Amino acid sequence: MTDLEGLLRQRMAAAFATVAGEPVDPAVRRSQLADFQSDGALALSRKLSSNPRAIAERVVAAAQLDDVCERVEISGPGFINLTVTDAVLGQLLVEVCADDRLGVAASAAPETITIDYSAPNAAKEMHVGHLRSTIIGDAAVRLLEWQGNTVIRQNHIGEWGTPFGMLIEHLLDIGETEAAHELSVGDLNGFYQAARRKFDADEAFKDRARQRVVALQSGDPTTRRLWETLVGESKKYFATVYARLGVRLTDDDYDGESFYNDQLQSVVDELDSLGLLRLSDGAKCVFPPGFTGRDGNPLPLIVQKSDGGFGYAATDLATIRRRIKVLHATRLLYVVGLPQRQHFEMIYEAAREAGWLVPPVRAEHVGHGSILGSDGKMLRTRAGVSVKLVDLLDEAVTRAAAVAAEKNPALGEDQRAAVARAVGLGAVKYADLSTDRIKDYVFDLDRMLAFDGNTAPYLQYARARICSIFRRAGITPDREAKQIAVAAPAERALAIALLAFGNVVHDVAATLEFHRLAQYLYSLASAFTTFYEQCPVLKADGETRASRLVLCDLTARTLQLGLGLLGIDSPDEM
Ligand SMILES: NC(=[NH2+])NCCC[C@H](N)C(=O)O
Repeated sequence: MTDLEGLLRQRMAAAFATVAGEPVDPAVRRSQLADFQSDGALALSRKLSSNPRAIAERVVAAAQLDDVCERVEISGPGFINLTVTDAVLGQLLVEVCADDRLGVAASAAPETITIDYSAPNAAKEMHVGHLRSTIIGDAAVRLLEWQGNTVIRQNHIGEWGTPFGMLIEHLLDIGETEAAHELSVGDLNGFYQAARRKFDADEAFKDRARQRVVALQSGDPTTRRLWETLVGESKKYFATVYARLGVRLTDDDYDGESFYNDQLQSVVDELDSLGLLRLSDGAKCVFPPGFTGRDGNPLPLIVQKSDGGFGYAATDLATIRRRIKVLHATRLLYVVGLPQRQHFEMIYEAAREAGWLVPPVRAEHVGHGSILGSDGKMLRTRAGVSVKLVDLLDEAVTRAAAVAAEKNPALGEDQRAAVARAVGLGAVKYADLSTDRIKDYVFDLDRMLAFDGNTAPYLQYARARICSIFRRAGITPDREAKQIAVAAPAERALAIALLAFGNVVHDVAATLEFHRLAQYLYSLASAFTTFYEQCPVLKADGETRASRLVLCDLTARTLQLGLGLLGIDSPDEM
């Protein structure tokens, strides 16, 4: 085990258990006073109503820490301060250094995980909400796969339902070739709005649109073909956005609403046979317990409308059933904006009642906040026109190119383009992932692209600088070091930061709070800066020099791996 905090927690937990006669959380955390602190005695003293210092003393006496700690002290009301030995830091670093996974164990119980993310709507512009879902979902895919899970990507695009009646009629009006052109170049909103305007203004068009929906749902071949054109062109456009973003979504990952169409009646039948359906205003509804509207009445999930049509809720009941029963997922993630929280909680509750969602299977709404413009409003429009995602990404890359040219004029053209892409996209992704997921944030390219502060460029640059230490000195990093010596305070602090990586990764895999990983990488880079200021590397001698080079290399590798898990590239030179 190379997880230092985990090791200490284990030892302290054993000691606490001896004293308490039952498992106790030793509450081990990083501390300013020593390397780590264990605060478990405080909670335990409240439980046993005895003196926390006395408990701490008994715990320390019971703890087996000789091989790990150089000093164990009790302070304040009963904190146990732990200072680890330099030797243990060195040994753990030797293990981490030789390991491509940097000492982070793969999951002990890998599972099948479905991740529902991105999910834009066909023939409609992808908005920034879809950008967030795409970025967060992509990071989740990378992290959970790296942990050894089987991850199934599910791009649940909206390409079914009543709007497609009007969209198909509009397509026929303007001609298929023109429509295909508008859609594939990404003028999705223009197309949608034109259809909408006609639908709202023209009764005859409205009628045609309604009949078209019926024809689509009854499988009329011509209508189906026209629908496929619409959806196909939209997918081509989405593919360009995904490629631009460098996310893993492919054409095989579509799991759109239409796919579930044939399963909806059977969902209704199953819920009905379980006695879960009730009629409300002619609609077949499930009333999951625990949800009431403002008027105090139970809230319905409308499974089948009075006209026989199915809606969003029916489809999501089908997604959850299939993902559990057919795909055998034990963890289901839905990365969707917070406004849909209640929808998902109701779906999960209904799935529990139906007996589909039973432990160990769990479903999580990985909710996220919005991206705001500089005016603090939802980033939607700029001078009246909608903000296109690709335009934002292009602007980020263009600006990054200018910065790259200024910072390192010696870079060749191709290399500069690659750096601009990594930095520009990295900046956008990192700004998103380093924000607490449930919070909104302001889309501010200046801040995202800054080379100081908690930004992607700062971390990428920190790593590139380390690469340049090796490159300029003509040294290949030694990954088989037998001995690593750490002694100076800045060395120890960096070592402890490096050894915390695994802990952070496990935590983030459980919570999908990527800002914790971002915060970790930022603090690692800061620990490195202090180390590099205080501890000469190339000018040091013998074992000290070799050890410090390993610390440099490990920092670079941890930054690269950590950023990689967030879907961000780190150029060796920039
Ligand atoms: N299974 C799901 N409901 N996934 C999310 C779908 C998001 C939907 N297409 C939207 O844009 O709001």
